[in-house]
Amino acid sequence: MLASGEVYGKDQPLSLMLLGSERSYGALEGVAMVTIGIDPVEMFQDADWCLMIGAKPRGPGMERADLLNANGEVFQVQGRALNESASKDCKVLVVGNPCNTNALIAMENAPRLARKNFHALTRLDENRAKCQLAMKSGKFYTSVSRVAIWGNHSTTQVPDFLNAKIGGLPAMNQIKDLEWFKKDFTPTVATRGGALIKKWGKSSAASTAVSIADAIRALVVPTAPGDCFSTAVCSDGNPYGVQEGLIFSFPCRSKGDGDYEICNDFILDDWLRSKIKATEDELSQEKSCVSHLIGLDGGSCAIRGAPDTTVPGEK
Ligand SMILES: NC(=O)c1ccc[n+]([C@@H]2O[C@H](COP(=O)([O-])OP(=O)(O)OC[C@H]3O[C@@H](n4cnc5c(N)ncnc54)[C@H](O)[C@@H]3O)[C@@H](O)[C@H]2O)c1
Repeated sequence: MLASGEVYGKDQPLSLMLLGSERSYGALEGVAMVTIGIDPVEMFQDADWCLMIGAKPRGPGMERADLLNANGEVFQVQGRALNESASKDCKVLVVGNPCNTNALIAMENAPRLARKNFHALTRLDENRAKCQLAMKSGKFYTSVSRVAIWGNHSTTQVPDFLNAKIGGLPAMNQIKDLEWFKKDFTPTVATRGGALIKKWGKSSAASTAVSIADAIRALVVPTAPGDCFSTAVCSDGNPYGVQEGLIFSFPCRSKGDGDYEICNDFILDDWLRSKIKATEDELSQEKSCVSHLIGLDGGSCAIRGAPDTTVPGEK
């Protein structure tokens, strides 16, 4: 209960020290219920949920393509391990960057698991977008709903203001400032991590942890009617014409049973469509760069030397 965030607050890290006696040491270990290890097959054994947070940070002089490859190799091993030992219905949430492509690699290496159960975290971006809309409109954060993040968890991500609502009404009717939405809101959300690092000096571990809890809760609690949550999932059969076989962030909703569906009632205008196309192209290029890790022949990596779109501070 203390660690759930309900007592000291959701953003308060807690270090629990459990004092016991020699006699109760075994029971203490039981209370901790934590198993540690370095063999993924052993650690994923019969797992129902796997949160993949570990990743290699970018080293000095390392290109984004190198980062993709270095992490891709980790997620190939972990995908194979999931395939070998995790529960067939295991839900996998990848946080480690580049999270969309890492999730894709894990999914392609774990054919025994359902493709739709692989997620990459874009909930932090959704939470940041909601915060911007709340601050600009002067309304409470909790009154902001139906905020979608489309595409990649990188600076090409598309925070959707067209479909967003504040107090149940279209956000664009309450904030009548299209320039702000396009030139301020959109880049602010996409580069929020970097801005935070400049001020705070560290990456946003606490808000990331909150967003991981939000992302899981979104799958185990029914979505409110008309609302959505953002998560990057397999694009197979999506209703928006996004290329299949990518891990792409969509607005989704859930009955609370761990499963979800991609919302099919989001309106796209030309601006949104062109932004969604750009983030789709980027994910398609990332996929090409890791084709050797997902059993595809003939891929080539076109992003060598391309501008860095990793969310700043989350390299
Ligand atoms: N998707 C998002 O919204 C989001 C938000 C914040 C951070 N991130 C990403 O999450 C990751 C973790 O962030 P952080 O700030 O904790 O980074 P960090 O560098 O402090 O921690 C990464 C940890 O991963 C471990 N690790 C490396 N390779 C591993 C492997 N093969 N198996 C298991 N663990 C391994 C490292 O030892 C290290 O402890 C980073 O990749 C970061 O970019 C994503």
